[in-house]
Amino acid sequence: MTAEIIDGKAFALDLRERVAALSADFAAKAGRQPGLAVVLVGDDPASQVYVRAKGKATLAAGMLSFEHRLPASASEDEVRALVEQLNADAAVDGILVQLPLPDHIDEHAVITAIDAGKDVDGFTPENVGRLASGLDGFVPCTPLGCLMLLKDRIGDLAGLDAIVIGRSNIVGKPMAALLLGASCTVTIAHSKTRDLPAKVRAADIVVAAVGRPGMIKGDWLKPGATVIDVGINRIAGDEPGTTRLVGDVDFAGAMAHAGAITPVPGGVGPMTIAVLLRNTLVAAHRRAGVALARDAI
Ligand SMILES: NC(=O)C1=CN([C@@H]2O[C@H](COP(=O)(O)OP(=O)(O)OC[C@H]3O[C@@H](n4cnc5c(N)ncnc54)[C@H](OP(=O)(O)O)[C@@H]3O)[C@@H](O)[C@H]2O)C=CC1
Ligand SMILES: Nc1nc(=O)c2c([nH]1)NC[C@@H]1CN(c3ccc(C(=O)N[C@@H](CCC(=O)O)C(=O)O)cc3)C=[N+]21
Repeated sequence: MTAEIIDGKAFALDLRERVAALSADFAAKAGRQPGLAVVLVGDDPASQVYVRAKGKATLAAGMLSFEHRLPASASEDEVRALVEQLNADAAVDGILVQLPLPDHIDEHAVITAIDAGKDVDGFTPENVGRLASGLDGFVPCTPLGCLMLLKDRIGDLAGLDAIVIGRSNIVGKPMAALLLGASCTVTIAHSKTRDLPAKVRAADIVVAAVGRPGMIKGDWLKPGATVIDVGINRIAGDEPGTTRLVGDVDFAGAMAHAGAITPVPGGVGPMTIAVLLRNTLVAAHRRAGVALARDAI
């Protein structure tokens, strides 16, 4: 069997086009464009690449992009003061504080300062609680993007066995909550999990969010399983001095066993950015009191 490749990049481009059209409608009704503010503390190269890509995508969707860069030496109080300034800024609908933050800053303290109505990452306690309770709120971009790809491929997920490998607040936990909300039977695996291959073998849906290149092997998979590879790992390339991105799943091995798999790059990563714009569009409508049909996007 050869797995089908799930084209996250194409899906994300389509989503971005739909967001751009609705963003133009919003601007016509509200008399202003949706606005997204991104806060980057320090000079982590990967974060800089992501923030630049996000800024370009924001403008292309007809939204305003506000970028705030603070030095790695910035204090927690300075970052919180900036967040509070953005909370109070009427032109800002969405706030994203790029993670990770430098070690001397308490991430929880900064995230908690974000206005839940502008929390387009879905990281504040209010939005985490809303997701856990099945209430409307902002859902983290990467897991929501994964769910969109799964529903597009499979349709109704009810009753399927799903395993999420990784239990971070950003990916693993919200992913598990979304799959449970879609009536999957969900296993959450982590570094203390015993006999991971056996647990993966029982799953119709495998979401890998670990951060270990190629850790999940093809022969662990149930034949025909749908595999969503969230991992973004930069490893040495074939030519000296080059690097390349790989996921957490051994892609070549998985191609022989899975029914479908997302590639890295070109899978989940582009979806994360597209969903961020989608969440910002939703935030703008809510804040401005402009109606947006529930299934519009
Ligand atoms: N495509 C995208 O848009 C995004 C991609 N990513 C990528 O996804 C990956 C995960 O990110 P993130 O969730 O932030 O990572 P974290 O480092 O926060 O979490 C990693 C998780 O993997 C678990 N883990 C570690 N080793 C093993 C193991 N041997 N077996 C099973 N589980 C293990 C850890 O378990 P424990 O809790 O026990 O330590 C932890 O729960 C990274 O590669 C990251 O770059 C992240 C965000 C967005
Ligand atoms: N507050 C916050 N929110 C986040 O959503 C967030 C974050 N912090 N910190 C870092 C992680 C990581 N992340 C990615 C987004 C897009 C790609 C992406 O577009 N990847 C491309 C490849 C890009 C490349 O070539 O380097 C792809 O997979 O095709 C990857 C990773 C968002 N994150």
